[in-house]
Amino acid sequence: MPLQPKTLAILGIDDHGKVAAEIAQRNGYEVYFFDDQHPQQQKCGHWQVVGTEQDLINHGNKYDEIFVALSHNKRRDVKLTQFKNLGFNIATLISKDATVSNFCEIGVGAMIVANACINYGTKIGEGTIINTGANIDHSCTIDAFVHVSPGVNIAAEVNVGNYCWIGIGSNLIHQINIGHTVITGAGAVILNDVPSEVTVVGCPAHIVRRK
Ligand SMILES: CC(=O)SCCNC(=O)CCNC(=O)[C@H](O)C(C)(C)COP(=O)(O)OP(=O)(O)OC[C@H]1O[C@@H](n2cnc3c(N)ncnc32)[C@H](O)[C@@H]1OP(=O)(O)O
Repeated sequence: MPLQPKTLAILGIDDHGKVAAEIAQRNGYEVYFFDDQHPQQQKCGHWQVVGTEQDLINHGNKYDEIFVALSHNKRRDVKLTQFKNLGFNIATLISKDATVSNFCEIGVGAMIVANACINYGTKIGEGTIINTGANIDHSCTIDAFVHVSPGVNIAAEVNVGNYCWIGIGSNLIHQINIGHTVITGAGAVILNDVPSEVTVVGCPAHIVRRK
């Protein structure tokens, strides 16, 4: 008898949700969306929107797994934590086209997008997004609810704190520490440690905003 596909409920119908849905579908899930734009919104890309967030809270246990596809780092934390506390099984989505060392730890609810490469001994935290073509070399720790944007390069033994947004094409040299809730601008070249709750831009990166 053919195996039944696993069902996945995704919260959030923005484009990030569509990327998550495609990874999930290629990994064999049958995907259903939930969002407060339902019932006005019935479709999200190629998939059906079948209910609101409250519907998901009420019926989430009917799905094999749940994925929170909210691109805002702190909102993603709030919802993922709520769903875990409700006892739902949280999916971790890894693209078939990503290269992930067998000796990495990938946290629950994380999403690793196509052509990302994560090397030996690196830890990726809960709910963290490693976006298209980002390279994270060996022995790094990327904490929870971080977004590593497309095309980022992170060298070896780098630590990135919770809630950071590493902007598109940023480059981080080896053995540096990035605090929590840091934003790095597009193309930033980060040569030194960065304190928490700042925005850095440029080459070499410098602080342009605090908090
Ligand atoms: C799949 C996806 O699409 S994922 C999303 C990918 N997108 C990104 O990665 C976006 C990254 N965002 C940026 O680079 C933005 O410019 C941000 C977040 C740094 C802007 O941060 P803000 O705090 O709003 O800074 P603001 O725009 O006020 O700029 C402050 C200064 O930094 C400069 N600046 C802003 N961004 C950059 C940058 N990437 N590189 C160099 N300088 C920059 C500005 O010109 C300004 O300089 P000035 O004070 O001399 O005029």
